[in-house]
Amino acid sequence: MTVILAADDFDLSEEAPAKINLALHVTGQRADGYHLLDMLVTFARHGDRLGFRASAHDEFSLSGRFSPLLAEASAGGNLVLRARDLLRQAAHDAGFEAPPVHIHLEKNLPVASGIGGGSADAAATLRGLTRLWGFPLPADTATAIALRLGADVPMCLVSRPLIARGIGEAIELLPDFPSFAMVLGNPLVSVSTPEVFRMLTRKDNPPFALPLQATNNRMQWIGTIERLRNDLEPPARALCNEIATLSQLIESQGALATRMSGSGATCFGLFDHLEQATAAAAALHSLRPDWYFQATETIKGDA
Ligand SMILES: C[C@](O)(CO)[C@H](O)COP(=O)(O)OP(=O)(O)OC[C@H]1O[C@@H](n2ccc(N)nc2=O)[C@H](O)[C@@H]1O
Ligand SMILES: Nc1ncnc2c1ncn2[C@@H]1O[C@H](COP(=O)(O)OP(=O)(O)OP(=O)(O)O)[C@@H](O)[C@H]1O
Repeated sequence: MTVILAADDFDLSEEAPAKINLALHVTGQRADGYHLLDMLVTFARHGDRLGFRASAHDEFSLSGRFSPLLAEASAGGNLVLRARDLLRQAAHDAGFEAPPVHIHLEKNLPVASGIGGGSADAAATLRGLTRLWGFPLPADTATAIALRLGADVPMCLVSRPLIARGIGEAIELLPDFPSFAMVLGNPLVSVSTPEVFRMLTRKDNPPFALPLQATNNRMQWIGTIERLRNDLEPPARALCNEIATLSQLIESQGALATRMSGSGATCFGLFDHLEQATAAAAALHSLRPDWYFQATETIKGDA
């Protein structure tokens, strides 16, 4: 009999919340080709979950709706294992033990979907293993390891509302930022991040007009979000026809604001209350049962 594991079966568990780019302005490009971005980011209560326990040898197991896809998609190595290996090396370099571990990943988020699932998993691995190994990871080493894993990993380490600049490493927390009810939608077509960046025709768009307001008022923030953009949305729409339909469908459910996250194809709709978001997700699911819809709430700045 095959036993299906879940993160809760483990001694220690970590959430890997979905990252939502409420706005993303491409403001320039570095000499190494990476793009300079201004990002307004929050995190959903919905996400992947990871479990950790000491083991006689290193093990990795998967469960969850999107685990079959991940097994074939991450031929370059799962980000969870790359995070484990980099952290172990840093622990050894600092004279700490980093014994074998069994890591379990509950993959609830669609893969290559603009909500940073792999980055969230990598960040949760760094948080979980520092706890399991009792390794006091210095903040600058954590950021350096995170950036080696991906531009989104430093912000996923924080997993709180924030503004990120540079390629994602310059982080400013937003302690007043409110929670939003949200619907996430994805047409289950994966969109390649490098390809979306390559399709950009303009790389010197206006940055955020700062300061963004320090308020906990939801409607004021929605006004601000609507004045901002996701500069990756036009190239992603050109690569993936479904994004336009998805965005219209979410909007038609009465969302207060609708936009694509990251490099797509996931789009989000903001709602007043979780009940409205839940009803919208159910209606969307009956319209497109073959797509992914999830109602959730986002994490507050001072949570
Ligand atoms: C689009 C965002 O998701 C917004 O949060 C991120 O900027 C992308 O973060 P990520 O998925 O962690 O990206 P990485 O794995 O570091 O980069 C994937 C590829 O995207 C392109 N890339 C990524 C980030 C960035 N600021 N400029 C880029 O041009 C590069 O071609 C890079 O090789
Ligand atoms: N644990 C993981 N979860 C998801 N993808 C992973 C993981 N490990 C490796 N990958 C690889 O990373 C790629 C990007 O996956 P991810 O789901 O993080 O993309 P994304 O949501 O578009 O991220 P971003 O918003 O940061 O651009 C996938 O195509 C997959 O091959």
